Amino acid sequence: MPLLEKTICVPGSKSITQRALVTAALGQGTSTIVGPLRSEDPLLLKDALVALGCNIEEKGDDWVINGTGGNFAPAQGKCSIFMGNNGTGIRFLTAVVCLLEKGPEIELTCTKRMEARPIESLLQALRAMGANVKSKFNTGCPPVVIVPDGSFKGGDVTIDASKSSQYLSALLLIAPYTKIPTRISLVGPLASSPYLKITLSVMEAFGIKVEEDSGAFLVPQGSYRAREFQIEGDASSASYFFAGAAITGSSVTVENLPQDSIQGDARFVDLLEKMGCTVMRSQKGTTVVGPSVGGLKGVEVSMKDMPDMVPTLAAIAPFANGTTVIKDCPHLRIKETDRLAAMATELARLGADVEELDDGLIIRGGKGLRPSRIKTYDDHRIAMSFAVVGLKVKGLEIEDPSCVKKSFPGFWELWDKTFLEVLSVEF
Ligand SMILES: O=C(O)C1=C[C@@H](OP(=O)(O)O)[C@@H](O)[C@H](O)C1
Ligand SMILES: C=C(OP(=O)(O)O)C(=O)O
Repeated sequence: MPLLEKTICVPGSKSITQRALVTAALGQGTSTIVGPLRSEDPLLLKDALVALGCNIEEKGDDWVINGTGGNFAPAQGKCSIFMGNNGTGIRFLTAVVCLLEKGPEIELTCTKRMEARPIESLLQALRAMGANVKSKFNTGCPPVVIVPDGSFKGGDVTIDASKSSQYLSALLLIAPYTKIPTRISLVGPLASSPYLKITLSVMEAFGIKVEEDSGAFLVPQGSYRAREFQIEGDASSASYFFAGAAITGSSVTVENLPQDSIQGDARFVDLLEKMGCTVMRSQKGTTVVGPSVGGLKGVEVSMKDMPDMVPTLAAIAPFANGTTVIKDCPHLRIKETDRLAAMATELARLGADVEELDDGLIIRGGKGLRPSRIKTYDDHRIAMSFAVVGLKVKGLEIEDPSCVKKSFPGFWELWDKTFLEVLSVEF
């Protein structure tokens, strides 16, 4: 018998919401996004699109977007748009702004941390397509300055997306609107490859089907078709609840995470299954049942395709028998914080046996942990991962818990409601 059985819904997917915002804003006609994620990042992107002249209205839980057909009309004069630490958003928006016809300079600004997160590979590709775009301080990172001068045209372009798939997604999303057909080839491997599938799926849902030919992406010219579009629950947000089930021998069902989810992070449950959990998948949701306490096993795994799941996996690894080896994810060092360093430092603070590698972590399970105050480095995923640890390590405190607002403002409320009974159990 599971310790507790809970069924929940998580907020909409951040990745899908941001793609749908872009396709609907570029589209022809009025789209309705049903169940978008209302958190800091998508709201920043939504406000940015409004600043570029796109009309977006909130109707109940939905967003109604009057598509621009690719003809944005920002207010007159030099304009500055703040994108916070929204990596996906600033990369997508940089490409969108390159579509603007002749007009005053547009600057995309951000937090200090985002100023250390690279964007140069995307800028290089956009320049090769004719854009007048640069990193303001020549750091290869934002702020980004774009001077729309009518010379952006598209064409054959190569891009290095080995540090972030968001560069490729950004180019693909705007490519239907370039003056000449755009064909994108990758140089080097693609980081976080399942996010490409989300991009291609959302583009196709809005009427643009990208052809793949010997490794190149051929993007048909055209306009996105307006439609009503339902956002799935966020698989990355769901992971904390599944992880909580995994280490406490509980059962958690996430109703709005269907079996055929387009999100790569929905496959995190496969990993939990390997570690000893029971997983049930259907169109009505996904259930994870943790093994009885002491039954979780360590795994050795490449996390190159699931970077956002590394903090979640690292959070449960100290409670698993044996060693967990997390490999192939150097790109974790350029996220909201250096997540390999952050997880290693904070797990060690609790007394875990953890080793930081250049591209991953080694965590040896079975060591008793002691409570402490955890630093979150203004990173939502560090805060939510240590909420998982806190189910087992009573008295653990999390600094600046409100940083979850980036992707999941209601996290703590849902967390406490879901795991209320477990919060008082001494394991
Ligand atoms: O395209 C997206 O929605 C995302 C892609 C991933 O980034 P990288 O491709 O930079 O690894 C992921 O970490 C991020 O949270 C969201
Ligand atoms: C890395 C993330 O987001 P972004 O790159 O969009 O800032 C994340 O949400 O974990």
